[in-house]
Amino acid sequence: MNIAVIGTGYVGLVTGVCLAEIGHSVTCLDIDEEKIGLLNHGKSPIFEEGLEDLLEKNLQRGRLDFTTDYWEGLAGKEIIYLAVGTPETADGSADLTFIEAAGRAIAAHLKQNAVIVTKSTVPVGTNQSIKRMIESELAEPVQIRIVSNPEFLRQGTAVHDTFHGDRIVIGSDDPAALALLEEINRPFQLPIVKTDLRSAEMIKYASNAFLAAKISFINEMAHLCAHVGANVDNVAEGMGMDSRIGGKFLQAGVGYGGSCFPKDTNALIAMGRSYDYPMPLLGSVQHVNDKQRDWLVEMIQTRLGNLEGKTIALLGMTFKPNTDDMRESPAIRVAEQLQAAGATLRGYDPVAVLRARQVMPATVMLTDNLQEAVQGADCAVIITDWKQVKDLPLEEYAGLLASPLLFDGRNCFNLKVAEASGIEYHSIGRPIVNSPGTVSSLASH
Ligand SMILES: NC(=O)C1=CN([C@@H]2O[C@H](COP(=O)(O)OP(=O)(O)OC[C@H]3O[C@@H](n4cnc5c(N)ncnc54)[C@H](O)[C@@H]3O)[C@@H](O)[C@H]2O)C=CC1
Ligand SMILES: O=C(O)[C@H]1O[C@H](OP(=O)(O)OP(=O)(O)OC[C@H]2O[C@@H](n3ccc(=O)[nH]c3=O)[C@H](O)[C@@H]2O)[C@H](O)[C@@H](O)[C@@H]1O
Repeated sequence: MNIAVIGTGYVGLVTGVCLAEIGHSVTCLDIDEEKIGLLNHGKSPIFEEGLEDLLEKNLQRGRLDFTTDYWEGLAGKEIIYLAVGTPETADGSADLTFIEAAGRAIAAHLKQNAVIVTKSTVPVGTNQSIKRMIESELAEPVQIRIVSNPEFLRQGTAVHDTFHGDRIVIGSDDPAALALLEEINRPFQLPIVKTDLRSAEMIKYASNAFLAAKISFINEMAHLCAHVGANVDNVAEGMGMDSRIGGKFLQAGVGYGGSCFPKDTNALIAMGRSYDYPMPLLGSVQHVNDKQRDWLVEMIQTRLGNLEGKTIALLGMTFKPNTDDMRESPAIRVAEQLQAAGATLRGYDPVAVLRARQVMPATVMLTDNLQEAVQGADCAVIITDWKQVKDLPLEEYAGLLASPLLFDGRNCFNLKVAEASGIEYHSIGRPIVNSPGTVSSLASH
């Protein structure tokens, strides 16, 4: 089928490339000329495993092309995916400026009947209002149908998730449009949930909010574990074996970040507010998450005291491994707080040094060399569970640091391994290992 994808960010680009891979003819359109320039040369502007290979392959097959021109992008396209950003406004609600601008551009350039498929995460009711807006501004008398097709991919595993996701959700109040979307997606061979427009919009927000709640739940348990001497990882494992609970998204740590959980929980709360329902559960989920960053900083301050004159290595800048995305990364707040307390900071990240430079405090020295960041520092603090960070033996950390002290915001290391290495090891919701002046016994952990 002939498909246009508007927006070539994390979602639009992956969608366009994967739709080409399953056999469709796809034009991706973006207003960012630099991105389109790179893409036309087979270069991905984002770090996403497997994406560049599929991009090059489908460019060569002639199934995929990129443009900044709406006339060219929409010519002959019967299906138009919308994948522009829906960031947060000052009051927490979703900013629909980009969606509206893309909708207006579609109305002005469309010459044939088309099905609009919204991939962007949008508040309930948005698809209906976008359809009305486009219809009221159409330059030609053509017919518009609309489908909500929310995206569930995770950054870092986006291509894998597209081909191996748990489900594809398509929502529309138009049976013909639903049938068409089912046909487009059939080659993915994934379960397809067909529903109405509003329920599809809601499924996306409810899913992200539930995952965020799972993370905050285990982080709240981690606090209590730290007080009572339990190990939150053991607790999560024991809980997760109950199939009603499930073991995924129970990894305690410095809290969730990224472009979606923070903004989507806010947008859901804003939606609730507009109906006079304050969504108290979600407010608590956010509160617990904010406190995780503070908790890590407090741990460091409690152990080191005055941070003036101390050098701290922050390991991992991105909000999770295998992405170069810095949006809402816990590293930003941790760095700001440590710096305000007087510490000198070095930041390590294997892929995101350039992006981190744009958002981290200016005085943080940034490097993609792990050893260089750790060498001679008074302690190291793991923010992102990059493979490189997990693979460096604790003995090496101990040897590189001025004093062998490691704070782990992602619980990357086994406690017995930490004990054997001799490093003083603080993690989230687990007993401190090799703490000075205490005899460590990890037999039960
Ligand atoms: N990043 C992720 O992992 C996921 C994101 N989502 C949702 O998907 C949507 C897109 O997110 P991302 O891909 O992360 O955003 P992004 O910010 O990476 O990309 C958005 C792209 O849209 C382009 N754009 C903006 N206005 C445009 C216009 N009028 N015409 C053409 N292009 C335009 C921008 O230049 C940019 O390249 C959001 O609603 C987000 O909540 C959903 C699931 C996963
Ligand atoms: O709507 C979106 O944008 C996407 O948001 C998340 O995907 P993503 O933000 O890419 O990454 P996740 O793997 O979900 O991680 C989000 C954050 O939670 C943290 N996390 C995750 C899992 C966990 O157990 N503990 C934990 O702290 C991660 O470190 C990261 O900071 C969802 O997992 C996707 O399904 C969804 O499509």
